Amino acid sequence: MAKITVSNGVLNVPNEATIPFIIGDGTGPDIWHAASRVLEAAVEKAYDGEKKIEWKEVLAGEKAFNETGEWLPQATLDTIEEYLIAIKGPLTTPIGGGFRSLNVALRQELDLYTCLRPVRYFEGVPSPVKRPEDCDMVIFRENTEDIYAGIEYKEGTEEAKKMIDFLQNEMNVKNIRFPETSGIGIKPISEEGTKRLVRGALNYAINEGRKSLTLVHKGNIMKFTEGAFKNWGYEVAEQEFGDKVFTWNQYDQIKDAEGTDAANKAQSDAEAAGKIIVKDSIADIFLQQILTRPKEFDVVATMNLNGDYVSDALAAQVGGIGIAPGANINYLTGHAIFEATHGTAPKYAGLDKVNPSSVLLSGVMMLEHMGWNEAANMITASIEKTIASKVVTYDFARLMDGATEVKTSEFADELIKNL
Ligand SMILES: NC(=O)C1=CN([C@@H]2O[C@H](COP(=O)(O)OP(=O)(O)OC[C@H]3O[C@@H](n4cnc5c(N)ncnc54)[C@H](OP(=O)(O)O)[C@@H]3O)[C@@H](O)[C@H]2O)C=CC1
Ligand SMILES: O=C(O)CCC(=O)C(=O)O
Ligand SMILES: [Mg+2]
Repeated sequence: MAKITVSNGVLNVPNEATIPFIIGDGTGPDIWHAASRVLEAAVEKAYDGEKKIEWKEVLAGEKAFNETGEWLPQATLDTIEEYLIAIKGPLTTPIGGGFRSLNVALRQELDLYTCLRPVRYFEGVPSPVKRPEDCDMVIFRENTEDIYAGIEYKEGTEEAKKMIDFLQNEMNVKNIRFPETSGIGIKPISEEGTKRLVRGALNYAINEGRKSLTLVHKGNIMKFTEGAFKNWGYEVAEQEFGDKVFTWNQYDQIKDAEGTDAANKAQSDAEAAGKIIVKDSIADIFLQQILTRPKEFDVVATMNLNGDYVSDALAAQVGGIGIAPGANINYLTGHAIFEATHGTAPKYAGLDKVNPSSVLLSGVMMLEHMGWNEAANMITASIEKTIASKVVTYDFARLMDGATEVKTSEFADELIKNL
């Protein structure tokens, strides 16, 4: 067995690759046992045994705490750092106190600055919208900044008082409505953080033949964080991608100089030439328009919190969080951790009930990242076939006429049969 390495930005993947995995809390073990079996079977079938994955368990979350007394042991970070690519189940985060998110910590410690979440429809999946197939978007969520940096101070503490004193006395802030009883949170958004995210999104859009990139922000209200994200996004597009893109910024400049007809013509010429149209949308109306006019959106780049909300909203549109994969990637170092968009779903833990498709499709993204496309395509085709035959887990079965509801493990058996 050998390590995956990277040289000059290119992954070197040995035929027998060792991949660390975190089993996850809650439903993590159920979905991991199912998904890993399907991944192994697809690799075996696609390459006649010539390629193989060797799983290497690393600890995080409850299992880590029970075995080592630590929630996220340094050894886990070191192993993922060394082996480059890993896959994980969901990890629990306590609300309103306790330790900070281990999922976020993994992204920050390894500087996995892109959370990549493709959203596509699988024929036959029950959806709350009339034309779920119109939703084909890829979310690039900034993964290391924003309020997820965890800079916040609890109401009533010395730290919160100090921050509020500083803001009122040194920064002349007048509008903290209830200073005696406020907690305080801080939202860092940087030029570097924004530009490396948007650069990755544009490279993706160009390489995958996508049509547009939408920068989603609430820059009318948060001018120097979300508004700056929008401005830096346009800047990186225009300064680094030249004639491969046409931006709404450029549209506005043409409109001001030559009028609306000239600007419209410039945009249709750009579309006809296959340029990526770079546009922006304020987050609230964006949430309406992804439902009412999904065809108008393609690749989406946004900050951490918006990206978190948008991920679950778009997942719902194509049938829910049971079929929503993702990856956390650093395009510069090659490090990546693949994981589902959903969490631990604790009420279903150990019931062998939930849908393993999200973590399995995250595994498909991992195989694609490794260049093992034949195995990846085999799994995608098997998921399509299995759903079309209406053999599904509870989440789809409860909304489908004539479905056969199966357990997590039985769904995996069916997927393996249909490979
Ligand atoms: N990356 C990560 O590891 C993440 C971790 N979390 C953490 O997970 C914990 C629980 O979070 P919560 O907000 O309840 O969100 P969850 O995503 O865990 O679950 C919410 C609901 O989503 C549905 N769902 C989740 N997973 C599946 C699945 N595999 N198949 C089918 N349906 C599924 C279920 O819906 P229904 O009830 O309708 O059946 C479930 O009750 C928290 O501690 C949170 O911090 C949350 C998100 C991401
Ligand atoms: O870390 C957590 O518990 C939640 C993270 C989350 O919701 C996400 O990354 O989508
Ligand atoms: Mg989330």
